[in-house]
Amino acid sequence: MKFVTQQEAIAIDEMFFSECSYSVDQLMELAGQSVAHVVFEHHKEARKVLIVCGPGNNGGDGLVVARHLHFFGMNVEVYVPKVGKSVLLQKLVEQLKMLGIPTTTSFVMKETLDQMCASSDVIVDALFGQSFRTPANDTFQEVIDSMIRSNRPVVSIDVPSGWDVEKGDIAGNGLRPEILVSMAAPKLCSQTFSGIHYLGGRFVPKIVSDRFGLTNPVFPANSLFIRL
Ligand SMILES: NC(=O)C1=CN([C@@H]2O[C@H](COP(=O)(O)OP(=O)(O)OC[C@H]3O[C@@H](n4cnc5c(N)ncnc54)[C@H](O)[C@@H]3O)[C@@H](O)[C@H]2O)[C@H](O)CC1
Ligand SMILES: [K+]
Repeated sequence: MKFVTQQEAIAIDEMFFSECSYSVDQLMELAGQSVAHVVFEHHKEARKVLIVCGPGNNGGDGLVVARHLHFFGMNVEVYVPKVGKSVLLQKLVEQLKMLGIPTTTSFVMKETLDQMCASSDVIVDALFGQSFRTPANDTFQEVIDSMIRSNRPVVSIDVPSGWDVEKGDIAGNGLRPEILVSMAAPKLCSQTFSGIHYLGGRFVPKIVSDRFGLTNPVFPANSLFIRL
């Protein structure tokens, strides 16, 4: 199985949007939808799912997850402490508000976040993905710390937030997700992940696999995710 470096992951993204003529919102929708399917598969009985979203496209994937889980009939709450500047991310937030999904869009006191985590049966970690550079700044580290303290099962999108994209949890006291859903290709850090590992994002064309030497498994039938 080929695990990609941070630089390769970013170059793959660039190829998607240039040579492959994909748009960001298109891939984000497919990425988020695949994660929603994983969450539903494992946690359909959850009384509430908290989705914690960051300021970049990893956060955007999380906003999409929230919408799909809502339409699957699940009870969701969304925390986006800092909404990214792009119109795409802002519209995704507006959609959640339009659907009546409780969505908090500024930093809250850590006690408040602890309470949000405690009242949820599962947390989707969409804080940081492949562009993250360690260490997280203090305000975002507090968000990661709340997820850790909660002891709730965590489903991380693409990279467990706070982990080095290549070296993993360098400090050794970071997030320990129950499930990791890698997008398009697993990043190097996921070699050190011992939980349930899926690949999502069923949209990688052969020209991309060939260029980067990807050895992703073939998705079964019409499934949006595959266990690695
Ligand atoms: N490859 C695919 O198939 C797809 C991937 N998608 C998802 O997009 C993310 C990558 O998104 P990107 O916007 O490039 O970056 P991130 O979301 O990881 O983070 C950028 C965001 O974070 C801030 N930041 C970075 N480091 C720090 C730090 N140490 N402390 C605080 N803040 C930090 C930075 O300033 C930015 O604001 C990928 O992982 C997938 O989940 C797409 O959905 C399309 C398909
Ligand atoms: K993440």
